[in-house]
Amino acid sequence: MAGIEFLKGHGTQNDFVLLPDSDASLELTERRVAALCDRQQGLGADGVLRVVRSEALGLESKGEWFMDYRNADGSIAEMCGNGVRVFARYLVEAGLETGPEFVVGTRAGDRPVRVRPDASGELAVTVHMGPVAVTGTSVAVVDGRQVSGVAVDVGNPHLVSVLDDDVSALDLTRAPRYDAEVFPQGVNLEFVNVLGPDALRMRVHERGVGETRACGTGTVAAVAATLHLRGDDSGEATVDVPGGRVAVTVRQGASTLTGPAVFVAKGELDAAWWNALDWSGH
Ligand SMILES: N[C@@H](CCC[C@H](N)C(=O)O)C(=O)O
Repeated sequence: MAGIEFLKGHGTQNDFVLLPDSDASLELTERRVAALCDRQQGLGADGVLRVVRSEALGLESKGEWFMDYRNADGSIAEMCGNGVRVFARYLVEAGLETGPEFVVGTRAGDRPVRVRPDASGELAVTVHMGPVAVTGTSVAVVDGRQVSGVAVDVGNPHLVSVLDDDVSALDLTRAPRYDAEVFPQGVNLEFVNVLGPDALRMRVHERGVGETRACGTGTVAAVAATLHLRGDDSGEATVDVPGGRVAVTVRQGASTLTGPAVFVAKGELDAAWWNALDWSGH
């Protein structure tokens, strides 16, 4: 068996291994995903983006290409905002989409994207992230204290806690706790400082990954939650995360996320290594 093609990229340092697999022939098990994402034994990443034709999976989508996203622990998630940007750039650079506007299929639904240079000439991707719903409130325990949060659905679940003290100082090496009765499928936890009317700072502990340097759906959830707390349902903000900055708009029934998408490497996985991981492990 020939080696398996891969690319490595990131969106605001939320990093991914891309696996081009147009006809869905790869057997992508939890074990293989976790091994690929392992930073010592594998390539290292926060998640895997399998690039597959919607048709090959029998999916109804306006998008020819489907982003099959997996978290670093091998679990499947509905949506990844930073991942979609990297995925979209890949489609254009590989000549699979002519761009600049097209649709990407995801488990959370179709996501229209636009790939184009920003004001500084760097390539940026805007993703229409769909509707954002504030679904209630809950609590998290982080760094030894309980904080309240706003639950937000961006296709995947989030709990956003707005804090007065600088979130840069939080210890996120231990997973924050949350109410599993409210979030039976787990939750992504965002900790946010309001820096100004249109500016936030955010850190995140992602479901199925741990602390990451950015989370696109999390930044949309953070903007929606802070708008909600001030009685608004529409607005826009920049969100600073450890890996950079993104721009978010939230409107009734719609939202957008704009930010960079970067490639750092491409190559081939060693077939013997991949095949040795062949027992299903789900
Ligand atoms: N990093 C992502 C979110 C990935 C999925 C998340 N960990 C989940 O399980 O819901 C993003 O950029 O949105």
